[in-house]
Amino acid sequence: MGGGRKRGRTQRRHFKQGRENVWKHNPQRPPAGEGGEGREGNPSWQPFATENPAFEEYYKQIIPEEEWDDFMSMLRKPLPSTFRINASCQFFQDICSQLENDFRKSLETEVSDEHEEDAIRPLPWYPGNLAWHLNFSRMQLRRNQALESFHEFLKRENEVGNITRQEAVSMVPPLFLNVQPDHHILDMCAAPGSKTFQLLEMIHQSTKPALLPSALVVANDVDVQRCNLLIHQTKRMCTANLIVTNHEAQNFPGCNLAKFCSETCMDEAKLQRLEFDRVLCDVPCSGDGTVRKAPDMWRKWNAGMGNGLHRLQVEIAMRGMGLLKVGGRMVYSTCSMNPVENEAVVAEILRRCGDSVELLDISSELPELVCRPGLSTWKVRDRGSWFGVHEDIPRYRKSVISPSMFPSGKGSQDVEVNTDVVDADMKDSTDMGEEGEQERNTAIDDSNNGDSAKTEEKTEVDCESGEALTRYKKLNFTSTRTEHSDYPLHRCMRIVPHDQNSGAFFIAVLRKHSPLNEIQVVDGVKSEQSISKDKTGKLEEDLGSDKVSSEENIVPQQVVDNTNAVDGEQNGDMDSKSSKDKSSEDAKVIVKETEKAQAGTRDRRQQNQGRWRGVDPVIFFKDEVTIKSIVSFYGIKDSFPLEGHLVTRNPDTSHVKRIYYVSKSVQDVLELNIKVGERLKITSLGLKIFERQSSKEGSPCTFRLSSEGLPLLLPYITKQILYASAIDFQHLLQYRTIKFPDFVDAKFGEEASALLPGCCVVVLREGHQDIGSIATDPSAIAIVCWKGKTNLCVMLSPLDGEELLERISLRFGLKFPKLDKEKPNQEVTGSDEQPDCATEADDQPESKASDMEIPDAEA
Ligand SMILES: C[S@@+](CC[C@H](N)C(=O)[O-])C[C@H]1O[C@@H](n2cnc3c(N)ncnc32)[C@H](O)[C@@H]1O
Repeated sequence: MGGGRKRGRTQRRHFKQGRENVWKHNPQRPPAGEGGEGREGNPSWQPFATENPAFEEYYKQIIPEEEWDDFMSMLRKPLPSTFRINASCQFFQDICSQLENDFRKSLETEVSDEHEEDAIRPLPWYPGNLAWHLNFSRMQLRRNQALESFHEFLKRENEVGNITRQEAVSMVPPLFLNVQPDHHILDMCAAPGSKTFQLLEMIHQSTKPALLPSALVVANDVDVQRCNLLIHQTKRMCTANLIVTNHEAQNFPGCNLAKFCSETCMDEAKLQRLEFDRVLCDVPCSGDGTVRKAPDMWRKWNAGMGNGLHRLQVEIAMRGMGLLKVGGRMVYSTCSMNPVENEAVVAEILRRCGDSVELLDISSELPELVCRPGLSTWKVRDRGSWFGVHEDIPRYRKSVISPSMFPSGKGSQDVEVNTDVVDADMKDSTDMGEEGEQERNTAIDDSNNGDSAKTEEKTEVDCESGEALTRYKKLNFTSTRTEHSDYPLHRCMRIVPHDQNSGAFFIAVLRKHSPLNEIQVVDGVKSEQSISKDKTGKLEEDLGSDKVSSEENIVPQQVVDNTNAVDGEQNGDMDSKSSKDKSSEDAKVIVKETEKAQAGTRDRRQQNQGRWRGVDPVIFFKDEVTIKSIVSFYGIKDSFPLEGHLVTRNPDTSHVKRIYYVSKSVQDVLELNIKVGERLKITSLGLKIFERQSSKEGSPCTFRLSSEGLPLLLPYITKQILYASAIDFQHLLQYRTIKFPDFVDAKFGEEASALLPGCCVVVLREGHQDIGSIATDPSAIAIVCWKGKTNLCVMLSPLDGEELLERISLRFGLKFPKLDKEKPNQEVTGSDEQPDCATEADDQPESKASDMEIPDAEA
């Protein structure tokens, strides 16, 4: 069984619409360095201003003087395109060979940069030649006629999941996770999902076909819309090993059973709490390393953007550390160049975690990647001034500019809490716009923290204390003092644009050596709390994740209401298992209720709605009658594990539309989640494997196979399966509906007509001598069809069909005659024997308000 081996899955229109490309959508402001494209017909054309004095002043402190011109000139050039091949996809070898033997040569004459020899080339540092660099910008790809077929190739393969277009530097962090096929991985801030997809590739890549890896990826994002992008992006992978959740990463639930369960419900063999071998902490950041693809950054950038995100970044990273297993690795990354978002955060993690955590030296892990060591000294900029030590920060700004932003992390105690300032800064800085490829959330703060005169005036009015007013007038103050960090921050990795014609990125790899103790974590949290009062002056008791957070829906039901009792509970940041406090007693009450609910006494409302408003509950599908009818209709072998692996999102089993398959690793998490009262807000999971299908003719089985699930199931199907010659297979893909007598191979037509009415599988026989071995062959190509009274009809999206045709012809070197779509004697439009839905059905929600999935664009 292999996830990720499906031929493809259409990308959703929604996804594209969500991706703002600033270069593209500003015809009045074409990109610098693109030779004036976009000028036509627009006399008032102005290029993007690729200048920002505040940015320059800031980064002159960081970039060596002798490199400054190279740095700036590279930032002003559009970013070359890059993509990665999905090594777990069925056509992986075919795609590699097409790139090497076909495009690499045919594009030679189109080289656009005189310094580059190759039109396309593998990125030298990416293992296995899986990532490729194009010597063209996106704009050139779109406009250059000679590049048209290559551009089409990129678009199509990206849509079906065989490649992923992703910025080169953004591919780096997952590589440092050293992922193994049995790892449990948490991607804390995952949307839009390029790195999640990469992680899924890694876990499936090393798994044999017809086997699922034992790994698990939990991909989380706080933003519901961006979660949709994430779901859409990862759907292309067709994996049963993924759970998508929608939480604040800093409060990600630990689901610690000990806190929720009486001893009797503890089973040593089962998962006791959520913890991960690997954590990817690709936090929200200012995103100034993406300026080459998001040139609007030039206009928006100010120093306050990074300052405003620092605290959230620390909180998220600390939560990640808490959820990491001892011995595990966490990668902290940003696409910002700002040390306040980078080295300062890493130093604060080390400070809080003490000996429990080590910053790893990864300099030799990707030897071909050109990178710089992390900084050990930096200054903090606030409102036009440079500060080298926290002590120099004016009293009223100390609530905003925290000691942890400085290299030593040391601060003075005279903190005057101005909650309005704190809240505004945080709000503005996390008011994230989608920039460029939407890789990155950018913090936009035009009105606060900036370096402009306007800011100066505004804040003068805002400030109440006389001292504040006086101090504030001292703009352009520069501390003479500087600090050095005692931590080995040089082990962090900085990727700068002018080293290898890329964007900028920051990466730090941390290993957890021992459990975090309560003091380490709580001290850290307390120090944050001391300046993190809410508007009423009340301390936020948000120590973690097993609390009911503001994002949570309170379902009017006993089980959920009671969970408020654990609000102040210490969470999985601590690995201590002995927190026998009042909250754990309270939690036991909850668990009793939860157990009752499991035993069937669950309130009807919750059963229908689940814990989370707007999100369907995850229900194990146990309807034996339906399962038996599916197994018997398709002749599914006993060796295919079904029990506990099927889930739905509809509590009303008689109306289930789709059944999803989940791996054992996902199943374990789901069971834990139920035991702890559904703390995880799961927006998507599993691989759609069966789908309810009605047809006028009727079928003994009400569920058809889904294309995504077919590769997983294929080796286990013994009935309703046919083996077609290449020409008949091609005809099916091309005409989509063919009457039995019209197949070239008459025997095949007869076999088709002898099937039971309903869903069936057609496997391409080409290249196989022994039919019996085809289904277990990883290279087997099969499609889901519908057997009607007089014809066979393909149930595959047109895009997936086209892709398959292309792949078949290349793989087998078959010269298929170019046939008219309107071939005589063959019914092109659906006959009345077709099922109600003749292509891959859109994923409509089980209950309208809740499903997070988006319909296919092409279906
Ligand atoms: C840099 S982007 C992540 C990019 C992603 N890792 C990828 O490779 O496609 C940061 C993400 O963090 C999310 N985010 C912001 N604040 C968050 C929070 N408190 N908890 C979880 N996610 C958050 C944003 O919605 C955004 O999608």
